[in-house]
Amino acid sequence: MPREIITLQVGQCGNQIGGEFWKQLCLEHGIRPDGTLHEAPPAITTDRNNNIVDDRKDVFFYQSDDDKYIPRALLIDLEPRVVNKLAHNNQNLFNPENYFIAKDGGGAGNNWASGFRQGEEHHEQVLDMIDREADNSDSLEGFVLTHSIAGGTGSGMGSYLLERLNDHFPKKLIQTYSVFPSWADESDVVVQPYNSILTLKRLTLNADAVVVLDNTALNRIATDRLRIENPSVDHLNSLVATIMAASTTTLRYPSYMNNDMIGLLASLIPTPRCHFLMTGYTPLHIADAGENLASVRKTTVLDVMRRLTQPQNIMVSANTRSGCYISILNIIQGNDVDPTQIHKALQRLRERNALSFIPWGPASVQVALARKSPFVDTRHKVSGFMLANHTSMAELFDRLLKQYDTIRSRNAFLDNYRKEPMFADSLDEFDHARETVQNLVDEYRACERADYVDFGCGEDEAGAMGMP
Ligand SMILES: Nc1nc2c(ncn2[C@@H]2O[C@H](COP(=O)(O)OP(=O)(O)OP(=O)(O)O)[C@@H](O)[C@H]2O)c(=O)[nH]1
Repeated sequence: MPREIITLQVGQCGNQIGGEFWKQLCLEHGIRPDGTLHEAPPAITTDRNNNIVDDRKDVFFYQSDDDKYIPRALLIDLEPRVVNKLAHNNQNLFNPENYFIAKDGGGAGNNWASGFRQGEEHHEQVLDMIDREADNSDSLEGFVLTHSIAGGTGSGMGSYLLERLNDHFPKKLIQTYSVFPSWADESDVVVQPYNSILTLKRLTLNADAVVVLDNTALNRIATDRLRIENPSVDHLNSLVATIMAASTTTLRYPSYMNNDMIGLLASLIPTPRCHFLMTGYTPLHIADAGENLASVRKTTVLDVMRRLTQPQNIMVSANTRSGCYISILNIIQGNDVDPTQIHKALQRLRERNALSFIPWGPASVQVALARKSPFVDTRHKVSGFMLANHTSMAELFDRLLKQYDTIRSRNAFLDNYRKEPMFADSLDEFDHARETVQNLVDEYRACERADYVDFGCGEDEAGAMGMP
């Protein structure tokens, strides 16, 4: 039975990266932009050698009465531009009933509090849509939220929805793909640290897992690794789509392990709050970046696994040479990969002892083997994706806290927040959110110590995932 996943795309960024994700999924499953299949019969596809490929489209798609594949996705925004564009570019792919655009269409003006308030105003309508989509699945496993943490809608309305999802579906998993702002980009909005800290509180308390998509690191990888001079948002989103699709491969092309979200995440997240995951991918490829990417010519399992943990391939702007890994999951994609190669590669990496792990638990490196899509031609025999839980993630939060403290100490730019009900009487919510994020940083630091289990993670049950 499929364990279905419903995707909620919120705000400009959430819908833009969501749109790229669906484009990639359609490619990999042979689905045309109108939802029809490239090859029949629909339930079983065959590769070029006529092997049956057991791809589970039904985790992310359902079939309409006329057998078209429709994403289990809600496209939510407070202004119409991006959702309308996605609807226009993907005629008939998305269910038009699943578009939510606020009537006044004014957006949230980069104000978390406005997004949160509007989330509350519209919550009945949005929850009705989510309920309808949930009723449409046999065995719903959970939700994926795509958004940015720094604007107004994806952050504020996304935060509101995270809280409601927790109440409304207490047993379902919630995973997010959260875009962190680029701290090098001064043209970006000055109130981003306010919005980010307020959102991080909800990501800490109301999500089971957060895949961090860090614009700073994505820019660096596009510039340094892919040699693109001035990476555009489209370039970044192409990387994001690669990450999102790779992170769901084992759900869509199941093998003997990690076939559902709980299996995928449980071993990565041994303690509940430290659930912010970093990613790595190799060899990288962006469609319109030209031939400069041919630098990786021979791909072996050992080579791919070695590259995955190299700091320059990690898509978060944190120094993984300091701190330690809590856990690692590598997904190796290739059609002719011999599992003994994986075993050998793991042994080699262990012998080199190059990675440091938490002192209070096992060095948890899991490797899952997944097939490549028969619909997509890749130049490389083997590719690899890494999801890792590493204590240096705290650097990102620390940096945001410092930026937050700088503007907050001057009480700068607070007028627009005070106009909203949550901040009309006091700014206490800012202090609560700051405290939650500070506690998160402290917990990651505590994770690096051998005595962590004695007192640090004892407050909550060690099992991070509320087993549904
Ligand atoms: N990687 C990536 N980042 C984006 C994209 N669009 C916006 N961002 C980042 O997201 C943040 C702004 O959030 P948006 O998603 O534009 O804002 P919003 O949630 O729609 O909220 P309002 O515009 O205030 O209604 C900034 O840090 C941008 O750099 C995108 O398509 N890809």
